[in-house]
Amino acid sequence: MAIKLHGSWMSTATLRVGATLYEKGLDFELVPPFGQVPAFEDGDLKLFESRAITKYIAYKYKEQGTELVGANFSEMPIIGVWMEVEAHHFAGPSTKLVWELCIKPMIGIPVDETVVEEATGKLNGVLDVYEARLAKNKYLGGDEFSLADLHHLPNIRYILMTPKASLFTSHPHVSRWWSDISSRPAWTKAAALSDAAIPKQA
Ligand SMILES: N[C@@H](CCC(=O)N[C@@H](CS)C(=O)NCC(=O)O)C(=O)O
Repeated sequence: MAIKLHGSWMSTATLRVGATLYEKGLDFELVPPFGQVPAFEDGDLKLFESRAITKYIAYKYKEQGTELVGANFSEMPIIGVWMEVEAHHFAGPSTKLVWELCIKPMIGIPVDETVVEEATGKLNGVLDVYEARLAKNKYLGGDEFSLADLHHLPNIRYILMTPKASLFTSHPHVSRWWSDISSRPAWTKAAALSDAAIPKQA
């Protein structure tokens, strides 16, 4: 097996890469490491940064599995815009909420309510923009599912387990989009592995 994903199913960044590999129907080995994850090996190529890895998979295996970066050249720029929106506007506040409300309680560190409220306000503003976009488009990149949607899956999954789930449920078009993208078989498979990796509260 040539592809190795160094990571943990609990990690949002590892989940982003795992869901992409499943969309492409690729075989891979998950290698549990220490330090920042994910890291990725495909033969001699070694990569880190989950979004760079998903883009590599989408282009290298373009002819296989789900098309993730646009079948036509004309679709690629809009998908690219929404991948950037995720990375530069959505990821910041949503990752803060995952850390404060999911990871800190799991490892026994007190939650910083100031950070939670600031991140909640910022994420709500971002989701207002998504709501308008998704009122007119089935997916962020247009008519088809793409990496622009997939990159959101891990953080939304964790936030929906917290009292801040209402950020998403209060936006009807965002909720419709989440129901659609989270019911894809590749994501269902990756999320089930993540569920199994999360320590259960006594
Ligand atoms: N921007 C990086 C973020 C990676 C990241 O934050 N990984 C976390 C888990 S989701 C981690 O490995 N933390 C442990 C550490 O930094 O040692 C990516 O998308 O790959």
